[in-house]
Amino acid sequence: MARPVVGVLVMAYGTPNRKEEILPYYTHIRRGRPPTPEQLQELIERYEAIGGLSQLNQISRSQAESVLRALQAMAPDVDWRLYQANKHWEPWIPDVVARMAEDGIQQAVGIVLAPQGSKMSSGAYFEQVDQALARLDRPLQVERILSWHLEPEFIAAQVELMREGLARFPGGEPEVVFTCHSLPARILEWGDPYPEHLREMGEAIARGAGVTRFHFAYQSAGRTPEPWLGPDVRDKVAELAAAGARAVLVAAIGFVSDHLEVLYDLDIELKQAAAELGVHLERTRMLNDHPGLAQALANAVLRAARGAL
Ligand SMILES: CC1=C(CCC(=O)O)c2cc3nc(cc4[nH]c(cc5[nH]c(cc1n2)c(C)c5CCC(=O)O)c(CCC(=O)O)c4C)C(CCC(=O)O)=C3C
Ligand SMILES: [Fe+2]
Repeated sequence: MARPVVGVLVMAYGTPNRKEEILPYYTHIRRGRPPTPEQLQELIERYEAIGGLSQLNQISRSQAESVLRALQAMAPDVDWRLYQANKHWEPWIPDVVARMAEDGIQQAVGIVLAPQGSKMSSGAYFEQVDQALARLDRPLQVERILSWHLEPEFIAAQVELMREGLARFPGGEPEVVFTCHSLPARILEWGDPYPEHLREMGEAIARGAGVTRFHFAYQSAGRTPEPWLGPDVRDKVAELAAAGARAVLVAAIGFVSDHLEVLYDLDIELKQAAAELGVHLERTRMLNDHPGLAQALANAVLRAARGAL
């Protein structure tokens, strides 16, 4: 008998591949409203400060391929077919979902390369999936993994990176600050799980690594007038400095890759602000190609697929 075919849709944020693509990318993030020339220039300068562009698309692609290999190793009884797509740049999620249907995929599992869930983070990826599914004239069933923030292999990998980060403070335990991307504060009115997921991830990692002093903050809030989730990580570091802290270790656990929001917002902007406050600030490494990340994602996909087959 032929093995069952299961599509694996691995979705990432996306980033421009060339400088000329920064404007349409930014416009897409802003839901079709072009940025002002000043806003565009500011974003171009942030990309320039990290070497011109971000490697996020390459990293996401490679992470997705590792998930496929882990699935093939664990469950060779299934014919896994990998599809990688992005929310804000090509390959676009709706195009890739249409291609899955053209390829005859009928069962698929979708997962996002960000651990925590929110109507405005993972939910927004699946909204793009749903819009594409509604236009199809063929049956395609997509199982949704809206969050995977407590997958044991993921937590274990983060614990390892936390221990490595702590080792950079031989003089004593630093204050640890766990961050994820800020979202508009109105998500709280919906009882959105996002803040709870950040806390649960951080607590599990702190427990695993034996961290006793840890805090939570949000980073990279959008440049819009509405209120965003706080405290902002810059304010949190200033608060810790005012209370006498001289060593801070930031862990951007809401992300899994080296990209602009980490390499610029934390490594350049936050480090400089910390230095001005007399604080030695380090950041734990991102997972990128850590095998524990691929294994965690593959475990979540396999469970969802087994439930659906
Ligand atoms: C929840 C969330 C995640 C985490 C979950 C996930 O990973 O999905 C995330 C990740 C990322 N966000 C990224 C980039 C950007 N996000 C922006 C702006 C915004 N993000 C938002 C949300 C999120 N974003 C929101 C609500 C806005 C404001 C929109 C508006 O203004 O209406 C802007 C515009 C300028 C600015 O505001 O900074 C940029 C350039 C990159 C890629 C960087 C690279 O190229 O390496 C990554 C991984
Ligand atoms: Fe973003």
